[in-house]
Amino acid sequence: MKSNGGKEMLALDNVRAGYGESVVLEDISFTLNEGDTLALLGRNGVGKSTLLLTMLGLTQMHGGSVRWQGADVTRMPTFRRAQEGMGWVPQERHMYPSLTVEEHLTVVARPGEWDVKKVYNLFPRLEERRNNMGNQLSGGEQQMVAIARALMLNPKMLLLDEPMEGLAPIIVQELLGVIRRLVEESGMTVIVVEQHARMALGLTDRAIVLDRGQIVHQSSSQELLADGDKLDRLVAVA
Ligand SMILES: Nc1ncnc2c1ncn2[C@@H]1O[C@H](COP(=O)(O)OP(=O)(O)OP(=O)(O)O)[C@@H](O)[C@H]1O
Repeated sequence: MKSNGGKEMLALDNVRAGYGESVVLEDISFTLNEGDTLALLGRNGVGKSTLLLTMLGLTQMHGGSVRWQGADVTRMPTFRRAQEGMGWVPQERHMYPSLTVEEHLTVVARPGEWDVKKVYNLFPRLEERRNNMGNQLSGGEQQMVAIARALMLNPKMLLLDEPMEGLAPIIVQELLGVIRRLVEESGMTVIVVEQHARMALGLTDRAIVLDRGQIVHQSSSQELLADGDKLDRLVAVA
């Protein structure tokens, strides 16, 4: 399958994982190289978020391994994976009502290319709102803060879990533009989990579709986008 040909960033090999005794993911294997962008698709409850959590070390591993930048991290705790460059924007946006937009960004900042100035350049709306408190922001602005905050940690990979969820169409368009710029200009490895499959495919190079915890389709995003019937069969609500 097509990849950007950069060095290997993330590799999952026959991963089985879940919560406690219960196994949600079975036999998951794929590799992402530097700069690869992946749409992770599938119906509700098939294991997409669980797969992101597994990369981050937040699930119970029942088999297989996770490699990050060439090193086996299967048993590495989550905070170390974050320090090593795994960035995560969870589905819940976790705003602090008593912090301003700018404080949300500066409290987590780590040295690197991404600083407040660069983040404001990507999200001009956040610069306008820099002194607003977390509880004075719209859902779309909160999602922008959530992404901006992850960037302030200067990650090498960004995991976005349903970034468009619950947002008004006009905000979705704005956010989509920002994520597209991020993907195209930063060269970062990005995984987007989305219910809006076509939107995610339009942003990414590669696609993986999960069903009941297993990979049922892998191709380029373009190929899946071009086969509307197949896409609907794979991801449409049954
Ligand atoms: N903390 C948890 N403990 C136990 N089971 C869980 C937990 N979180 C999720 N599950 C189960 O794991 C399975 C996969 O859920 P997951 O949230 O990964 O799916 P998803 O594809 O991300 O769905 P959605 O689009 O609804 O977020 C589901 O059966 C769900 O009930």
